[in-house]
Amino acid sequence: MTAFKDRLAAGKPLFGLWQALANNYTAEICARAGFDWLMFDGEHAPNTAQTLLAQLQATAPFPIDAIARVPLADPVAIKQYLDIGFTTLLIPMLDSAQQARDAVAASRYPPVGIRGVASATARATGFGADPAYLRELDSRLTLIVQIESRAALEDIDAIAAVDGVDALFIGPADLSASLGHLGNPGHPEVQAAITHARERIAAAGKPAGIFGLSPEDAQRRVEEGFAFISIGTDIGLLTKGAATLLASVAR
Ligand SMILES: O=C(O)C(=O)C[C@H](O)[C@@H](O)CO
Repeated sequence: MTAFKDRLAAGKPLFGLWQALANNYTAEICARAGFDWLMFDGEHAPNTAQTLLAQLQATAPFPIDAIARVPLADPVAIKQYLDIGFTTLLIPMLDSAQQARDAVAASRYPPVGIRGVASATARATGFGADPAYLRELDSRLTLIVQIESRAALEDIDAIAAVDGVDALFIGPADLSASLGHLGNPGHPEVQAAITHARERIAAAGKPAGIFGLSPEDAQRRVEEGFAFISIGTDIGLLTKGAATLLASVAR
C-alpha cells in the first residue's frame, strides 16, 4: 500500500472525514463512501486499542488511508497504535521541535528510535508473516504533527524541519483557544495565524493539512494550497442528517 506521505506528494488534494463515533460499523460505512482518508480519533473520542483495531479491520478492504490520532505524544500510545497496524499517525497538542523529535523516536525502532519490537505478535508485521516491515518501516510510516497552539506557531519552522515529520496539520479549535479566542476559530487573529502556519509549512516543503469547518471552508483551503483537508465528521453527518430528516416531515 502506498504510504500516505507518498499520496500527499502526488499533489492532488486529499479529502477526509473525522471518525469520532469509535465504532467499526459506522467506520465501514464511511470507508465505502469514497473518502481519501479517515481519521480515527484517540484524543477526543471514546477509543481504546480494541475499538481502533476493530475500525482498522472494518475499513481495511477499502482504498482509504486510515489515520489515527494518539491521545498525546506518548511513546506507549504511539507503539500500540503502530503495532495494531496504523501506518499514519496524527500527533496532537505538540508545542516544540523537541516534542516532534521525541514523537519520531517513539515511532522508530532502535538505534534511531525507542519503539519496542514485537515482530512476531504485532498485527503490523502480519503477526510475523511480513518481516519486511521492520526494514521498510521508514518508507511505510507517515507522521503528522498538529500545529494548534501559540507555542507551536512560534516554533513552527523548527518543527517542520524535523526529520521524520512528514506533514503538519492545523487544528483551528485548539489554535483559537490557545490564542485567546476559545470557540471562535473564525476570529481574524486565528485566520491570520492559519495563513502564517500554511506559509511556513510550504516554506519547509512539507504538506499542510487542516480541519475544515464546513464544505465551503474546505474548498477555500484547497484553493489556498492545503494538501489534505477534513471536510466533516461522522457525528456531524448523523446529527445534521437526523435534524434535516425530522424537519422534513410535518408534525
Ligand atoms: O483543534 C482542532 O480543530 C482539531 O484538532 C480538530 C478537532 O479536534 C475536531 O474534533 C473538531 O473539533
